[in-house]
Amino acid sequence: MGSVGNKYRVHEVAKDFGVPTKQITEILTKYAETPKNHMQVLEDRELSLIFEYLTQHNQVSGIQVIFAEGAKPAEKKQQPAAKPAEKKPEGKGESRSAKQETKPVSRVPQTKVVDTRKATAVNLDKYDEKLQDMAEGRTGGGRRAQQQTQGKEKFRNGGKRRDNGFSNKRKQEEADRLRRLRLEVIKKTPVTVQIPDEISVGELASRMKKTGAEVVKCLMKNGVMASLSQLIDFDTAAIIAEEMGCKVEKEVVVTIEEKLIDDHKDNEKDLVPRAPVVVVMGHVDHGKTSLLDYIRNAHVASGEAGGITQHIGAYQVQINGKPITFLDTPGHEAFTSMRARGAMVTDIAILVVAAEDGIMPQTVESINHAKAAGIPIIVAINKMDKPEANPERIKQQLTEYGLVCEEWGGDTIVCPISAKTGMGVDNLLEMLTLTAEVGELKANPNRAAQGTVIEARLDKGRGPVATLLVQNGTLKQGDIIIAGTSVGRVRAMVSDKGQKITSAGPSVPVEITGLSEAPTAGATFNAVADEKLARELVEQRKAEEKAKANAPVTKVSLEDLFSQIQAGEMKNLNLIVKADVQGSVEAVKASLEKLSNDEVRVRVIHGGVGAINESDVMLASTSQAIIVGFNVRPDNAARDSAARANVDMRMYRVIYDAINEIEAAMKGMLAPKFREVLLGHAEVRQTYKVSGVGTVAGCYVQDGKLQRKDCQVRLVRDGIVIHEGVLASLQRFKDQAKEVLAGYECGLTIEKFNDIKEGDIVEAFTMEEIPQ
Ligand SMILES: Nc1nc2c(ncn2[C@@H]2O[C@H](COP(=O)(O)OP(=O)(O)OP(=O)(O)O)[C@@H](O)[C@H]2O)c(=O)[nH]1
Repeated sequence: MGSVGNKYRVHEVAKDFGVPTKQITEILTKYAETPKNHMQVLEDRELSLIFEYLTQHNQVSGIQVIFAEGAKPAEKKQQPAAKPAEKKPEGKGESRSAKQETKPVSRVPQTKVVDTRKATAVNLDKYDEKLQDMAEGRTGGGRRAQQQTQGKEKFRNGGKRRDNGFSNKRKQEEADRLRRLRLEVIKKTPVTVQIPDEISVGELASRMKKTGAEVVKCLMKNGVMASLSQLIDFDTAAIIAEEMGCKVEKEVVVTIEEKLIDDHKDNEKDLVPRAPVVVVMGHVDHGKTSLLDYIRNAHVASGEAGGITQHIGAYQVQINGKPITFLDTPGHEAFTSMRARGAMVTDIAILVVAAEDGIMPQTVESINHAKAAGIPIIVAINKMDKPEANPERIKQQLTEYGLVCEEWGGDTIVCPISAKTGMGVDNLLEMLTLTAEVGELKANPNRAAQGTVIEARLDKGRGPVATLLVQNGTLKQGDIIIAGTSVGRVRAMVSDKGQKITSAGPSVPVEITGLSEAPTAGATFNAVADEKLARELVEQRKAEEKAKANAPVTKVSLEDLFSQIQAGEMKNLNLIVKADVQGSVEAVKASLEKLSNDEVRVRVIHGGVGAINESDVMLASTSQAIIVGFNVRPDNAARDSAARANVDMRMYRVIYDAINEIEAAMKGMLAPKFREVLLGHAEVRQTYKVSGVGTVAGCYVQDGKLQRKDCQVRLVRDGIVIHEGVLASLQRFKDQAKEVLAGYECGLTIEKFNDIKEGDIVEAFTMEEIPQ
């Protein structure tokens, strides 16, 4: 017993008795020699004193009353202060059961077990534990349990003696009964389970505090056969959990990204108009750069303080007091590569078409890229100063691509201009502001900045330098930003006019320093509050990137087209058609689009003449499209990037084959028995006419190999397939060769084909059977 007194403090005594600490200290001050504060340890003598006092002041008429009625009367008298707290645990069942028992073990201590520290939130677990302690009569388990025993002792010593009616056996029985009651109560209280989007059966069982077998059985009853390790979705898990008497809560996992990046939707009232972001696209040499330069020079006041025009990748001009932001990288490559990264930066596209040249392949590409991005197109017919300019012809051509000018009843704005003389450029700019107004472009300048990396490089002196386009919020000097896998504090900010600035609002491009590394163009950036968390996120992103680089990307392919349609994942089948002549493009486009049915709409999002290039692959990749080629081949860059981006490219020689195959794929009946396996490429460097043999081509094997047996070849000239057939002979010097590897020269002839020219590419391949 003595050991108990060693650590029993004033406030604990007060709590256990459910009386204010003050009352205890008052008792002590009155009767003990030394007054105590609430943290001081009590000695046995002082404890007895308190017990004595409290017992005397809270007397009941006889011990029988307590036994007959339970602890209530004593409890009530003793501590009116603890009343509200008492109520809670009573409602929880445990105390109810204790009450029902009305055993002396719980007589005085019953008030003790109530945690009165916080009347509003009672720690029930603790309460349970205490009950257990009391019931089991544990003495070594806890200070309070010990104290309770001591309390009992004191009670007896206090004069109300009775026989020690509790034999050890009875105590044991009592404890057992209490434990059973407790288990009963626990069983009846519904367990609340948190279920994420997906959960394994085993994990669900443990969260529900059930055995795996019970859960598997319940699943089976519901027609789901799943093993313990198998994952089931939220809905299934929720049904099972409810059926098993649990309350279900959806577990929401908060990622670092969600914690760090504030991406709440802006309130309409916080939004203010922002400048449109404009991209200039068009065919090579049609005047994109000239136009961008003209606008910049005419509208950026050269005399601005400290201003030296800087090429930072974007610039802003004021037209009649309204700002317009131009992306300074002409062409759709940059635009599409940004879009490929998911960055939606531009609001309007200017399509530059040279008046004397008309619509060219890249013009068409540009139109389709802008259409795929869903942004309005304003056509600038350039080089109007040239005598041979023929704008009417261009307007006519534009209609073929769905761009009908306003004067012909359409809604496409067409502005004749000259980037050389400046004629019509102001009108074009006005049209831009008008289009922007229609678009009601808005942003909220009063929040953390968010936007896109336009350009980035490593500067010898300044370290990583990046041009950022703020799209929402305001970027300030000193902000911590995270841009893709780069993080840092904005050290210096320079505007497009070369001026040092300290903040940049929506649609404003700025060049900044302070990042840890040069981010990739097209990456999004965010200003954040927590640098440590930002660094953590960067590490996570880097790891994800690594994992992604190793994992194959699943893109649309003819093979799994049907399953995607079935799963309802595909509503549009996007195709890009490339062919050797314009006539084929049109014919294929029309026939393929006719394949549309109720479930899937077949859309040719781009069609053009010539080899499949990287831009086609990029467009396919961003628009989830399949590339269909007729008598054309992909160039090397396209082939590489298609492999990287997992873009499905299908080459055909006959239109009929293409239509049949795509139709079959849509119906899930595509059963390709053979697959083409590329062997290698050889360039024709010389040709000889040999009588009786035909044209012998002296070739250099560029990659892979050429082989004699089972080798089919395709002769490609400027990306167009001229012939497809088989090798008739393959030689190294005078000897027949079985195969010729990359880096070696060889001579070859193609069966029944002689029209081989220098510069042609021989593409060798075999057909491999696909195991069913
Ligand atoms: N006469 C005349 N020449 C122009 C006009 N605009 C551009 N040019 C000329 O056309 C040529 C090509 O212009 P760029 O601005 O370089 O064309 P681009 O579309 O940017 O070309 P890339 O950057 O190669 O794609 C240059 O020699 C310009 O001087 C114009 O309005 N009138």
